[in-house]
Amino acid sequence: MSGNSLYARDSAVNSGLQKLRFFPQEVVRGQGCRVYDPEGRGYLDLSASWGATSLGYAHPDFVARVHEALLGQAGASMLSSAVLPATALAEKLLEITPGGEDRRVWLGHSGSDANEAVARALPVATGRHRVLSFAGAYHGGTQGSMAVSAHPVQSHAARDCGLVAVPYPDPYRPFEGDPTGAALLAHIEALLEGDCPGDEVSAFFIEPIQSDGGLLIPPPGFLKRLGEICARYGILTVCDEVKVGLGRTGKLHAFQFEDWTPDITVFGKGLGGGLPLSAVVGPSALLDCATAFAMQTTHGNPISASAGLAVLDIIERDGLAENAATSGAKLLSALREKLAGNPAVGDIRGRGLVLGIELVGEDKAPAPALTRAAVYRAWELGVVAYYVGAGSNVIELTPPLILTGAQAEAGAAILAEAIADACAGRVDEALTAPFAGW
Ligand SMILES: Cc1ncc(COP(=O)(O)O)c(/C=N/[C@@H]2CCCCNC2=O)c1O
Repeated sequence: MSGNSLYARDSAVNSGLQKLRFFPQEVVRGQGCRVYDPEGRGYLDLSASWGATSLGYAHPDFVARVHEALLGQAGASMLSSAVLPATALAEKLLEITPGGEDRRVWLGHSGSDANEAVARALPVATGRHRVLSFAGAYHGGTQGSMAVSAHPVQSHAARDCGLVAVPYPDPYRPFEGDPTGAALLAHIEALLEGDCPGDEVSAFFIEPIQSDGGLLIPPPGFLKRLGEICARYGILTVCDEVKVGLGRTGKLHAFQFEDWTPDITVFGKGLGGGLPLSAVVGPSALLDCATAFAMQTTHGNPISASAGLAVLDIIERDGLAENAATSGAKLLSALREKLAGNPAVGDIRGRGLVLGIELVGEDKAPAPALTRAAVYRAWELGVVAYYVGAGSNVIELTPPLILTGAQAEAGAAILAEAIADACAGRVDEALTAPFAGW
């Protein structure tokens, strides 16, 4: 990087508090599924900015709808006025989100502030002080959302005093050797009858696929049975669809694979199409439990709300959930074919366009150095992908929902080449060392 390169300038002025870097990526514009560096080189973005750009970049219809909202800017906040796009978005979210009667919608800027709003309201609305979550869970980067998370990167954060974290069901590394999840459910039930009395628990925060914790997909029926256990104790279920929701898995909601309907559903990332937007859909008893208790000045602003309406309309109009299913299946099968027989590839898993490639050493030991080298090499070859996981060894793929089958094939080929180069030691560690990743 030259001294006045964009990356050098970023290093000189942008705070490290908000950096999670894997290679010296520079972006000056995006189009479709590609981002472009200052030299005009295009990269196939298989992350979509950690899942935020669900429609890809500069989608023409999205641009037009946001531009129209800007031209007639209907204020900048729903705090002290009813704002048409914010109300219309809330009505649309209630229409498309399964759930009980008498519900409301809270609108925010991020998955973090949405989960924080829920966490803040729960003790007020329920009188219960305990919260359940899964080990490895990432529900946000604000104080209140970190308090109900349990991701290793946040080990220094203050946890909610009533938080109990239990293992997430992972068929590749099954709890007590039981890939069905039955042993884990029994463990949770024992907890609710013992050290964590169920009648003191307000809610269970649940990712329907645990992404930052390692792209873990629960065994069939697990979430349905967990929901039944929670219902027996009056424990509300909070389904965090921020990263894997809104069509990404091939269904509109990831929880729809589970024949399960959560009490509360949290949206973010892709809802805004790259603009800051989140939402909570849940009971009025929770979301109306206090006045002015979870608000920020530009919550419900008409630009973000119009962006959300455009995203939902385009996902529906263009069948992007179905596209995620077909392109995701192609990506999954191409990866499995190209990586077959590589002992460093412990598991390749996914649902629609949310996939993970777990890299391991002997006896499934996580291989973080290999993973770091593989994503760096993929970037050199023209693919953007990052890694996740408690062992920093799972390459996460969450491309734009518009990804074509041809792009899926091309992306799989580059990822396979990158992993092969990393396995062969052809990636200079001096290049990857400056990138802490997580
Ligand atoms: C399931 C789930 N719930 C909430 C969040 C927080 O969303 P925001 O980062 O938009 O506040 C996230 C955010 N995930 C992180 C964001 C930081 C960088 C690492 N990768 C993520 O996707 C999430 O995955």
